[in-house]
Amino acid sequence: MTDLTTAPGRSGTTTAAQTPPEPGGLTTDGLTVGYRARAVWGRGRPRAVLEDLDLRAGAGELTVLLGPNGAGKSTLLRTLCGLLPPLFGGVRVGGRHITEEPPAALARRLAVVLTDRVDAGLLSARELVALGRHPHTGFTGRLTPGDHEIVQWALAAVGAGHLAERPAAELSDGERQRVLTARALAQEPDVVLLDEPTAFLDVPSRVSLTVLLRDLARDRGLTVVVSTHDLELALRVADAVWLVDRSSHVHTGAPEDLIASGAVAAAFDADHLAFDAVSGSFGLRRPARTTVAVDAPADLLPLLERALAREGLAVRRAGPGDDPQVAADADGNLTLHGADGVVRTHSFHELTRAVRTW
Ligand SMILES: Nc1ncnc2c1ncn2[C@@H]1O[C@H](COP(=O)(O)OP(=O)(O)OP(=O)(O)O)[C@@H](O)[C@H]1O
Repeated sequence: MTDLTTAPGRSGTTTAAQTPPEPGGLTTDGLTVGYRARAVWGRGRPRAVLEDLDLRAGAGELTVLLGPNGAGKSTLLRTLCGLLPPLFGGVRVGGRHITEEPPAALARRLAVVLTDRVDAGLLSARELVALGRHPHTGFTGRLTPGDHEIVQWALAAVGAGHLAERPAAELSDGERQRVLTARALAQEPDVVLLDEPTAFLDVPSRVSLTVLLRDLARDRGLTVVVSTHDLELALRVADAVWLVDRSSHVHTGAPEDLIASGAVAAAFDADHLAFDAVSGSFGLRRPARTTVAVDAPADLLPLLERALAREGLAVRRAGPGDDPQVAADADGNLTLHGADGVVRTHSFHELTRAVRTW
């Protein structure tokens, strides 16, 4: 990923203390999103997916859209970018209704990356990203040296510089996702909407793309709205969250607001999964069969706890004069004092297998 402060185009990176509140952003007024059913013999009623939304994604902030499968995230994003007409209400970018703007003007202010497959034909990755400059090129569509510089920056920003000359049609899912994100950045919009941009990326790339989007928002005053299923990452990195719950209610606030209110747990807790508000992470919900006394160095204790929890055992630290049932030492030796004797191993796999036959 590239240094954002060296990016071409907009200048004036300042610290938060110097930056006045950014005007603009994206807002919705009483927005209802959904689908107009196909009329059969003149009948057919619209199906609202999310109703009466007054949302605001601030300029300079990364807003993350979270919710279970089928909650309406893609429907909302498609409506926000004008691909799907609202059932009621409207969407404004920088205070102006998106329906009032000519498409070319809107394309200079709003970029979108959806999950749909893109037919790149014979274009190289660089040429695909260069399409993002079209709203800015004149009648001829010819790119200036400045446009080429922005294309190069956008490719580098998403870590796709090495893909520039590759045929876009031959890219892997994750590589294509990066290149399409670069195309959106090359558009130099005020608002970027991305539907599950990290879906195909490996874990380090997910983190770097999410952090990049947050930094772009901060450093360039962009309004970035991203839908994702990367819940824990989103809750760590996002400035703001729109969380769609199981009743199609949208909760908004900083991640910590929604953790504290219990909205995150209510939206995602399931039979086998429980959200821990203290760590901000999910864990397996598994009732403990029993509690065992353990003795382990501080760095190994969490791993031991995790492995034993999978076998339905809760742990407590063995006290003085208390014989530990499971012990670990600094050399990684693991010892289980079971009913059938003592098992010594270096492997958590062996340990948990032994526990199963305990
Ligand atoms: N073209 C369509 N016509 C009618 N209903 C649709 C259409 N596309 C999606 N839906 C429905 O709208 C609801 C919301 O779907 P949407 O794709 O917005 O959810 P999502 O939150 O993006 O889900 P996921 O996390 O699984 O991608 C679902 O019930 C879905 O079946």
